[in-house]
Parts: sequence; structure tokens; C-alpha cells
Amino acid sequence: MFPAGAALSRRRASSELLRQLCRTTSVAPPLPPSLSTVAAAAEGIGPPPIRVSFTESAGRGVFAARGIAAGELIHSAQPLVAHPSPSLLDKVCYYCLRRLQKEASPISTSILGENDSSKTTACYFCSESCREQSKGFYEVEKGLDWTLFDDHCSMRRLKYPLMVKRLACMILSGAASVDCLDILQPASLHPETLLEMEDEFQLLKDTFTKGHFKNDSMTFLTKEWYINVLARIRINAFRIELVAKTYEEMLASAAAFIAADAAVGNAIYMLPSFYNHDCDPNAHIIWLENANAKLKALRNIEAGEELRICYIDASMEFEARQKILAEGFGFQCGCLRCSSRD
Ligand SMILES: C[S@@+](CC[C@H](N)C(=O)[O-])C[C@H]1O[C@@H](n2cnc3c(N)ncnc32)[C@H](O)[C@@H]1O
Repeated sequence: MFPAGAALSRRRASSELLRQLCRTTSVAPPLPPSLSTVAAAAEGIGPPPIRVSFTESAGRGVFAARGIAAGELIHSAQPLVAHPSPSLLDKVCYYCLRRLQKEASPISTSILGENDSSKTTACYFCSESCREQSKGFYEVEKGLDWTLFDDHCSMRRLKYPLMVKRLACMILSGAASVDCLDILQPASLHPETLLEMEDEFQLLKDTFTKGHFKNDSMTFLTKEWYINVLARIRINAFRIELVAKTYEEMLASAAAFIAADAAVGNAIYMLPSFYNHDCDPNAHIIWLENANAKLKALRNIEAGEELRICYIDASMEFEARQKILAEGFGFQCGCLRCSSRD
């Protein structure tokens, strides 16, 4: 794992690269080699064999820059922001979402209302390295009383506002930039959703205000910022469902993991957010031990072909898939499989 500072500069490099790629041209240029090296560095592996360009009908998308073999690791990606499922706070690492070993004694620290033990909620880190890297948000978070905000989210089963809370703490500690998610596509939000967000925002802001944060460090924390960030998280966040030790183990027990609803949390990434959807995808995103994502080819892919993943449970019927994609992601799927109403 890299220190928090290194992780931040990778995120900034990645973000800057994509900003350059997606400037308001009607056709995005292919990824120049020098920039693709930056992308590779940003994702922590060798140059990924992909470029981000405009598609004909689905906005930006990810394309193979060379032939990619079935099973090949296309690239990996570290989360920009991740948050564990609230019901699993005592079962997964508060930073990387790795499942805690039963026999290991976790490194626990209290959060929420440190001055009032009745409000204390424990969170755990799986290693000193994760505890160290979590300083980017945790130093801010642990000094504040999150009772009202967390209760509000828990009663309504809201998970994305918890990611905004973490991002706000990262920004206040200098570990993330205010505009780090701006390049991602936002969801269009219903007026009722916007109204609900106002309450969440107020609770978030009040929590920081009561923590006596200086006004100038909080100028970014406006209702517009909150809504903009949530609109992007809604479209681009991944539910981290499968966490196995190895790829083989994951494939062998995929059915059991799905049946057990093994979601350990949610996370948002940069490059993976540019993959469009297909109900018969040629790539998939997987998680083995923790929230670090791996994009793998499901079949042989030719140079220039668009890489697509499936956003939903591909085993659903045509109508159910169309409904979820329209309601959750705002588009009608026109993939080959949907065209044949399969
Ligand atoms: C995670 S983003 C994918 C990247 C996005 N195209 C962009 O430009 O940033 C998801 C959004 O992309 C678009 N999209 C993804 N797959 C699509 C598809 N098969 N057909 C039409 N639009 C799609 C939808 O607007 C969807 O809400």
C-alpha cells in the first residue's frame, strides 16, 4: 500500500488526465502515450491497454487500445472514496473494507461523540498501514459527533451520504480536492430527492459547524457541492459484493457469495466510472480481498472495441433489466441482448 500522500497524487494525476481527455470536444482524442503513462501510474500498475473516448450513444466510454485476451487483468483501481456498509462496521476494515479475521485482534478506535461513551461506535482497521492511510479522513471524523447525521442515514438506510461525509473529511484534512469527482457523469435528480438532500446536507454542515471548523476551511461545503457530489456518486458508485482471497475462489463460490449478500460497502473510482453497461458484457469488475478493484476481460477483445461491464444482475429478465437501468441509471439499454429481448 502507498502512503496517503502518494495515493492522493495518483488520484490527482488520474483526475487531471481525464479532465484533459474529456474537454468539450465532440470527439475525444485517443489517449496520447505520454498521458497513458500518467494513467498507468495513477492506477498503480503498468500502462493499462485502454483509452477513454466518446461513444456514439452512451457518452464517454472505455476502449481497448490493443487486443486483450480473455481473463486478462485490464487494470486495477484504488477507490477515490470507499465506505463500509453500516451494518458491517465491526466486521470489515474501516479503510480498505477487507473482512476482519476472527482470530486477529483488530485495531479498534472509537468514533462519534468521543466525550460520551454511550454514543461511541467502534471501527476497526485491518492493519497499521490502513490505520495510517485512513488519517486522510479519520483525523477529522473522529473529533466530531456524528450521532444526528448517522442516525438520519441509518433510519432511511442511506449509504451514499456516508461517502460524502468521508469525502468532506478528506477535503478538510487536505487529502482530496473539492472538485475530485467533477469529471464524472452526474445523475439527474428528482425534485423530491433534492429536497431530501437538503436535510442531509444541513445535518452534515451542522456537524462540522459544531466541531468549530474555521469558516474559511468550510467554504466548499455548500448545498450545491453536496448535491453535485451525491449526483455523481449515485451514478458511479460500485457496491462491493465479492470479496474473496483469490480469483479462483471467487469464481468457485460466486453463487454462495451472491446468496449471502456479501456487500461489504460502496466505493467510487476514477477509470472504472467510464465503463458503460452491456447486459452481455466483455469485461467485469471484481474485488478480491479489499476495495481495490480489478477490471478483467471476460472474452477476447479486439483493439478498438469498447469495453463494457454489466451494472446489474445479468440473470434478470429483459423487462426487469430495462426497468432498473432506466430508473437507476437513466438510460434505455440498446445492447445486442436487449435488442433481441433476451
Ligand atoms: C458510470 S457512467 C459511464 C460513463 C459515462 N458514459 C460517462 O460519459 O461518464 C454511467 C452512465 O453512462 C451512460 N451509459 C452507460 N451505459 C450505457 C448504455 N449501454 N447505453 C446508453 N447509455 C449508457 C448512462 O448515462 C449512465 O448513467
